Amino acid sequence: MGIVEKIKEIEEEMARTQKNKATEYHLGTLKAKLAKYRAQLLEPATKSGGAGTGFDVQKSGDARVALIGFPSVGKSTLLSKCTHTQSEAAAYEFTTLTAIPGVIEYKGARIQLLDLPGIVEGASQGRGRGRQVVSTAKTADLILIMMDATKSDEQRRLLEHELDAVGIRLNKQKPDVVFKRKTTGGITLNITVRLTKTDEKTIRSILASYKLHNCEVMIREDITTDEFIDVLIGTRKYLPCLYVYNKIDAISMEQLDKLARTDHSVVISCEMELNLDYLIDRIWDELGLVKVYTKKRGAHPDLDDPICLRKGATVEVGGSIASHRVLVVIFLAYPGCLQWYSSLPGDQFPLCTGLGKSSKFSPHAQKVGLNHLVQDEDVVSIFTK
Ligand SMILES: Nc1nc2c(ncn2[C@@H]2O[C@H](COP(=O)(O)OP(=O)(O)OP(=O)(O)O)[C@@H](O)[C@H]2O)c(=O)[nH]1
Ligand SMILES: [K+]
Ligand SMILES: [Mg+2]
Repeated sequence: MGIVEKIKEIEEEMARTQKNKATEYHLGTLKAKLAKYRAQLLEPATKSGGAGTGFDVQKSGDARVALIGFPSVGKSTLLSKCTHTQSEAAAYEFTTLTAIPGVIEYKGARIQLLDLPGIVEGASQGRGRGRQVVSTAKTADLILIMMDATKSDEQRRLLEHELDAVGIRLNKQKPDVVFKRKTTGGITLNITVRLTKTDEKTIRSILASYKLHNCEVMIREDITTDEFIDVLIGTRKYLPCLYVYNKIDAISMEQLDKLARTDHSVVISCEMELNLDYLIDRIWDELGLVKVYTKKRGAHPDLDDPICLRKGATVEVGGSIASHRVLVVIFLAYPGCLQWYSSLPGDQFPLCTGLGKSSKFSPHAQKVGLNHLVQDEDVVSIFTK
């Protein structure tokens, strides 16, 4: 029996099994088996064996956003409207046959938008293009699940399922579980919270089914069985996702209102160019990009050429400065201040207004270390002592 058939058999058995306390353990072992087969399907032993490799498009810019959807929902139309790249759009399915990158330029950031072929149900299981599309999604920093607002909302669940099958977890945090493989010493299982969605017996049986007889596990969150398997498999991608409903020009206000109110959703019309600016704004937010300005001593900040970083970034310096022994990084930032001064020697002049959010207390330059988290609109100066 091939892997695809085995997967099908397990899925059928899971569908037949009623979900309750008594079957929790059995379902847990089935899930573990299923995940193992899926992993085999994704990463075959031979490289040429239809592996789940994505399209070979160079990553560029500050972040990558991938467009995932069924055929003819308007993915290519969106790319052509938001970037300078034209991607062929037409009223027939599978117009786009490969990955087409474009660039969204926004607030000084360059965001790569990747138009992809439409996928069909079962794309993650099949060979060829469908798998290639969902595998490419794994390389993105944000996924746009694009849908036709005139069609049933069932599309959303089906698309989520396809991404889930290749190990992409949407809008979820990595489970708070520490897992360490060891060579001896047996299993050390430490559960610091009350588990309501799985139990210790299930956890232990899953470890056994993965032949993990020596390891250290610390569970610090009320996880599900699936989430525990994700931790063991280790190759899951936790990505933010926006659900984009296109073609709102063709639905009623009532329907529009309902779609707009669902979580993580944005409603647009590519054809009528409705809400596209808002979509780009939301993309920016979801990516958590921050823009910082640089400033040389004795000069005003360079506001024309910001540097884009991901939220949570610290300042990294390279080249000749990095080799200096002592470094002081100074963030000139003050929220909501109309005009502020830098107290640095050589900087005795008013600086720009309203810039910076990092510094809460001082209207002046703040000296911080390299590990300081930069925030949007900070001004950064780097000094060597
Ligand atoms: N009514 C309406 N039609 C749209 C809108 N956006 C795109 N379309 C139409 O939808 C059809 C499909 O558009 P494409 O951009 O080719 O869709 P796609 O998702 O790239 O399709 P594939 O590449 O085949 O997967 C075209 O006929 C577009 O003109 C919209 O906002 N409203
Ligand atoms: K099309
Ligand atoms: Mg297309």
